[in-house]
Amino acid sequence: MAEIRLRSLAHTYEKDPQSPEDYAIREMEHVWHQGGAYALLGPSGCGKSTMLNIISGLLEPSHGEVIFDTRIVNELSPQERNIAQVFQFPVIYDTMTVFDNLAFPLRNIKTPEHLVKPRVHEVADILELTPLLKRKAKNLSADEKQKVSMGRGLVRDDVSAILFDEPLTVIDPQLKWKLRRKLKQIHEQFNITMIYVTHDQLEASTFAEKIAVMYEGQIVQFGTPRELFEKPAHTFVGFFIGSPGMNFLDIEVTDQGLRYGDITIPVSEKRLAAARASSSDNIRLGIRPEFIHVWDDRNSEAFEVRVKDMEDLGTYRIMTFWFGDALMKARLHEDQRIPQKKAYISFPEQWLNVYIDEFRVEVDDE
Ligand SMILES: Nc1ncnc2c1ncn2[C@@H]1O[C@H](COP(=O)(O)OP(=O)(O)OP(=O)(O)O)[C@@H](O)[C@H]1O
Repeated sequence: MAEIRLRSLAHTYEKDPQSPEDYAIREMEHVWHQGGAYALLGPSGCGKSTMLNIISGLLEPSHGEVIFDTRIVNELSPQERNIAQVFQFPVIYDTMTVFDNLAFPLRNIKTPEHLVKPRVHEVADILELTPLLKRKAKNLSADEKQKVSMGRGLVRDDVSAILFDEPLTVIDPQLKWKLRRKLKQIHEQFNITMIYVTHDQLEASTFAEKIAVMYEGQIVQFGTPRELFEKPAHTFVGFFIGSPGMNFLDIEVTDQGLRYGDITIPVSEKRLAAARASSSDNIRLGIRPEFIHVWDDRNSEAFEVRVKDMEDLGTYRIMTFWFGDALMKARLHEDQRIPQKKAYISFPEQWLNVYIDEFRVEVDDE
C-alpha cells in the first residue's frame, strides 16, 4: 500500500514537442494518498489512460518522477511496482477455470496454497462468482468475464494500489450500479488506494471520495463531488459536472461594475475588486442553473428576462431564457410557479463565481 506522488510529471508522445498542446500530460504535481478512493474523470483524449499507465509503469514519462511513499519508481517494472490494473476489456485466461484465474495473481507471487483458497473464495463471494468457480472462463458471458477480471485485480491485498481503467464499459447497465457498490465495499474493507478512471460523472461521484478532473492534460480540480459542484475551480469543471452545466457570462469590468453587454450585474466589493485586480480580458461569471433565483413576481432585485423554453423533467423543470444575448438555464422546483413569456431572476451572490483566464478566483465571503 502506498501514497503515490507525481512530481513535475509531464508526458508527450511527440518526438519534438513545441507547445503545451503537444503534451498528453502537462507538467503537474499530484498526490494520491494511501487508502483513498479516487476517480480520474475527464473527456476522451484528456490524458487519463496515459496517467494510469505512467503510474503502473506501462509507460515511462517524458519528464518528472513517480514516487511510491519515499521511493522513486520510474525505473521499476509494473510487477516490481506491485500495482493491480483492471482494464476496460476482460484480461483473463480462457482455458483456466474461474478459480484458477482468480488464484493466478496469488500463485504468481508464490502465495502458499492454503492461503490462496480462502482469499479466492472471499473475493468470489463479494463479486458473486462462487457458483462459477469451477467453470472454464471461455464459457462465461461478457459481464461474468469482466467480473473475473476485476476479481483478479482485487485478489491481492498487498498491492500498492488498484487502478481501474473504465472497468464497467462492457457491463450491462443494471449490473454496473451493483458492481460500483461492490467496489466501494471492497475499498472500505481492504483500505487499498484505488484510482478509477471514467468519463462518466455519475460513476465518478458514486465511487470516489475525491475526484480529479482532467482537461487537456491537466488536473484542473481535485475535490469532493460537492466541491466540484458548488465551487468548480475551472470553467471546464463547471461545464462538465452537473446537468445542465454551469452558465457563463463574458464580463467587462467598467467603472459602473461588472457588465454583460449593457447589463450591470450587482456583485460584492470583494468580487469586483478581484475582477479589477486582473489585467486579463478573459473574465467570466459562472452560476449553476440550480442556484439562479427565479422569482414569482417582478421586484427591484430581479432582472426581467425572456423565456425561450421550458423542459419538464418530472420532478423539476429547466427554463431556458435570454439574458441580453446570452442563453442561460435555470432549474425550477416541481411546485414553483411556471413563468410564461417573462421571468424574473437574480443571481444570489454566494453562488456567483468569478473566473479569470478560466480559473476560479477565491473570494472570501465572510
Ligand atoms: N500511443 C500513443 N501515441 C500517440 N499519441 C497517443 C498515444 N496514446 C494516447 N495518445 C494521445 O494522447 C492524448 C491523451 O490520450 P489518453 O488515451 O491518455 O486519453 P484518455 O483521457 O484516456 O482518452 P479515452 O477516454 O478516449 O481513453 C490524446 O491526444 C491521444 O490521442
